[in-house]
Amino acid sequence: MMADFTQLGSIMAGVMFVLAIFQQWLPAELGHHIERYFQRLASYVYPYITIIFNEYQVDDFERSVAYTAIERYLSAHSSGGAKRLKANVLRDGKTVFLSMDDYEEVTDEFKGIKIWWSSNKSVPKQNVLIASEDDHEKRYFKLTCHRKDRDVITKLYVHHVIDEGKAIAAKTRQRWLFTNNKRNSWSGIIFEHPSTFDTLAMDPQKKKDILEDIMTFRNSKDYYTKVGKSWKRGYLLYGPPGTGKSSMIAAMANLLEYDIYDLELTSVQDNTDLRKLLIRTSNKSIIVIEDIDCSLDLTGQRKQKKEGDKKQDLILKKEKDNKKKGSEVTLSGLLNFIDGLWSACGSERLIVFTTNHIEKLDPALIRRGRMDMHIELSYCRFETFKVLAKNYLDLESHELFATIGRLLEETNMSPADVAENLMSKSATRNAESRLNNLITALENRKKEVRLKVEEDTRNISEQSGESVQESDHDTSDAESSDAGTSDEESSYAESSDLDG
Ligand SMILES: Nc1ncnc2c1ncn2[C@@H]1O[C@H](COP(=O)(O)OP(=O)(O)OP(=O)(O)O)[C@@H](O)[C@H]1O
Ligand SMILES: [Mg+2]
Repeated sequence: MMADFTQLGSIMAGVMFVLAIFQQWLPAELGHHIERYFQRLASYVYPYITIIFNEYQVDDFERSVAYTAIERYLSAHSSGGAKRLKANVLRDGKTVFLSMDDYEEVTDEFKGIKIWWSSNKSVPKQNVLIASEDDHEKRYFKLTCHRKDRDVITKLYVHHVIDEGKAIAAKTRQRWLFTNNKRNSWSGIIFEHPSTFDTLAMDPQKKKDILEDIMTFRNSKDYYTKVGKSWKRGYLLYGPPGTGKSSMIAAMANLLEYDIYDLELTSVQDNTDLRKLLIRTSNKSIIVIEDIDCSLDLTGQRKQKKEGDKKQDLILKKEKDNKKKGSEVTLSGLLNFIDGLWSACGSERLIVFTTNHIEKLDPALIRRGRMDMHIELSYCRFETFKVLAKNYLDLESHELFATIGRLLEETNMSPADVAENLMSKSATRNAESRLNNLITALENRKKEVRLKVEEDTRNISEQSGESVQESDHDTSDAESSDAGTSDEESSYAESSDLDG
């Protein structure tokens, strides 16, 4: 069948070719008339239709999405039938997929209908003196099917091929972790962080809320269009060191299959460069600024501007000086980056800030709409510990859990430290000895904190000349509360879990 079809197709193509030559000598009107007549005649004899999918659309620099999807689909479904294959190596340099070579033909079947696919290219004319922009090799896929199946093919099959091809491409797609370099562009490596929402230890309800928020965002394209907002969402992750902020960003990227752009603000020269970097990010990505409080002196610039002319002048002068140096991004530049007009140039994007000190940030930077959800990652409590115990020890319960639960309520230890204590340096140590290891570490931490409080209290009372009686009273108070007694720890001890 394929042979008949090809022969017939070749004859028709030959006749069309001859006709094209003769048309040059005929008056245009007559030439078109003959061509129309011939095509009508051909449609009676030749019962097939063809659809062409070009690799590049006219005036388009990017490869056509449909062409790429068809390539992936055919490589997965039909390229076994092709005799000559092309090996395509993906950007990671490791993954290889095979697609049919030029002028190869394969068949496919859909709802009992046979479809012929061929891979072709149009070669530029050899004997032209002045080559035009269009004179280069143009590849295209040609789909051929019987005329009677036209509706099924155009309405169902083509969509089926493109959707499936995209799904195959998404499965094999490598994700990238980019960071900005001194040349003001992004350099990337393949992102292979193992963190997922399953391995992330935190309060289960809080985790559920975050997951719901992310999934709602992902599925809300139409909603964002309807309300006239660009399709992006901001998350502020805050909490002490080692509580899982970076791990959560990795988990988000793995869940959504997005690339990460880790923006090092201190290497960005000025607001213009910041904008350029933004424009060069792709859709389906997470733009991250870690430790936003340390990245720039962004604190209070806006607030100060409103206070009196003198101060405003000083600030303007400072900004001017900074501009001269060409090395400063300002708060307003960053705000524009997040939600100015340019920020709408892409879609399906998360912007994530992390900080250890939320109180240091300018409220304008983290207001809702910019940072839509504020997520606190805090010290390890029992619920968090249970996830770590499951991940690290494969344990869901143990008689030592109760002691650990009590100690975790009394002492602030980050999940990173708890995890470290659960990981044995010697492979022979069993789960129980690792739990005991953690208990010892927690008790030591508790003792250290108590000693530190006693020392601090002694120092304060010595300095202020307070009575020994008062000092004793303070110490006993501190002992009874026990947890979170250093400055940094106490600022996190009471704050609410999830604001967003
Ligand atoms: N909530 C958590 N769940 C699981 N593992 C965690 C968690 N928090 C910390 N860890 C472990 O500790 C390591 C350090 O955590 P991570 O880098 O995510 O902390 P961070 O909050 O970003 O700290 P920093 O503020 O110092 O950047 C991780 O590689 C992970 O193994
Ligand atoms: Mg971090």
